[in-house]
Amino acid sequence: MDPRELIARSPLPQLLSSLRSSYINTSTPVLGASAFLCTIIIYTIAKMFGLWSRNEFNVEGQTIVITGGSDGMGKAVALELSAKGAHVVVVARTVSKLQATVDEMKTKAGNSFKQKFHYISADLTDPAECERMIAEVTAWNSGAAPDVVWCCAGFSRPGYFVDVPIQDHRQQMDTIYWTAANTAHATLRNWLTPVAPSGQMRTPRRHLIFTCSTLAFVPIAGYSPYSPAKAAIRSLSDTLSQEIEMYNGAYTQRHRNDAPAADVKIHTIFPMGILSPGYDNEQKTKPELTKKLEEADKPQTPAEVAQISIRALERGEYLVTTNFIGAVMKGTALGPSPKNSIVGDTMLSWLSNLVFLQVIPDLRSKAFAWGKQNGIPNSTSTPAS
Ligand SMILES: NC(=O)C1=CN([C@@H]2O[C@H](COP(=O)(O)OP(=O)(O)OC[C@H]3O[C@@H](n4cnc5c(N)ncnc54)[C@H](OP(=O)(O)O)[C@@H]3O)[C@@H](O)[C@H]2O)C=CC1
Ligand SMILES: CCCCCCCCCCCCCCCC(=O)[C@@H](N)CO
Repeated sequence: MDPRELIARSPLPQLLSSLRSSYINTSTPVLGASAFLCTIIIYTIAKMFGLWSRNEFNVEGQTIVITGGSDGMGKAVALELSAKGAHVVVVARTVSKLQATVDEMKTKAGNSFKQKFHYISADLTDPAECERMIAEVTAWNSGAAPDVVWCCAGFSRPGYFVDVPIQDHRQQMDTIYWTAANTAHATLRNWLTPVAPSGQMRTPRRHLIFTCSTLAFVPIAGYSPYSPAKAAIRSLSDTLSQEIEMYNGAYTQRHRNDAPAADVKIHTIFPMGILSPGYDNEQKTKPELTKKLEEADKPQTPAEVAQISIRALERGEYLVTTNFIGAVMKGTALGPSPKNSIVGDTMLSWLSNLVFLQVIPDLRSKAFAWGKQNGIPNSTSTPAS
């Protein structure tokens, strides 16, 4: 049978005309409001994919310091940025891994004749070492401060709160929070030093980037040595993102008054699991319950995390997540943090808060059921006297 005849005989034409007459209100205000809503939705989606935006993180020819740049995510970031034409300095403690990274960067460089690479061995838990690092980079960079400082140093030592010796808890605060805070302190003291109008030059915007974890947003049993230190980084980042505005405001008046040499932007990356040497190491002490609670996470490769993070920085994002579950975890804890997009982030937080009404009780009941079935781990039982 002719398909046109089939359609004509079916109830479809009647249904459509009744819909048109009774259900679809085509009055001008309704049409106007629908068009407005559609525009907002399309605009938000397009923005999420980076349409129409200029590159807010153009690193070609810039000097970039990456702490923890000799392994895992930090190394992947170093390789990615050297491929984009940046001069890169990697900082960590072990010299052999740093040397290997510099060699690899040279082979990945976008323009190996122009680009320079360097490493500095330093334990960044020591604030004096952070000061030395910034001074050494500045001297190596012909007296100019670095344009970007990206804090990636850190590792996780999971375990139940009472099982982990108290000095290990403190050490996690040192390696996670203090390596980042010391680096930020040394960097910002350098960047924010006032320059007289006569000494002002055209200096591009500078970026200070922290690397956090989605565990700063959502609790998972077994991460008590680590999550509080990451949450502290998030709090530092939010506070600095506001405080820096004072300096950025002063910078706009640099032709009249002493002011910092450049405008500064703060960003923080919140990865999920990363398949790094640090990850292999943390798996050794990670409680089985923790592995079960985080099983929804499908760890990403360091290169994936680096590429996704850099693309988000290019779009100018402030708090950056690297996959869908990470975004939902951020959404539930976004609170007063500055948003990347008012519409997108607000809708995300509404959705996430509904999802987490179910997720948090579920995580707790899994922990309860675990204890009911397996008892407490041996190491926490009271020693026999
Ligand atoms: N792996 C994961 O699943 C996740 C990791 N993260 C975070 O991402 C970042 C990168 O993690 P990952 O890729 O696993 O890194 P790795 O553990 O593989 O590498 C850590 C890097 O930090 C350096 N480092 C460690 N301690 C110090 C120190 N005191 N001073 C200077 N450098 C130090 C290491 O070099 P050296 O030892 O030679 O000093 C190495 O270069 C970390 O901040 C981590 O907390 C966030 C979410 C998930
Ligand atoms: C649809 C939404 C559902 C949400 C379910 C929540 C699941 C929680 C997953 C927790 C994953 C934690 C990854 C952090 C890794 C990290 O930082 C450590 N490896 C330390 O290095």
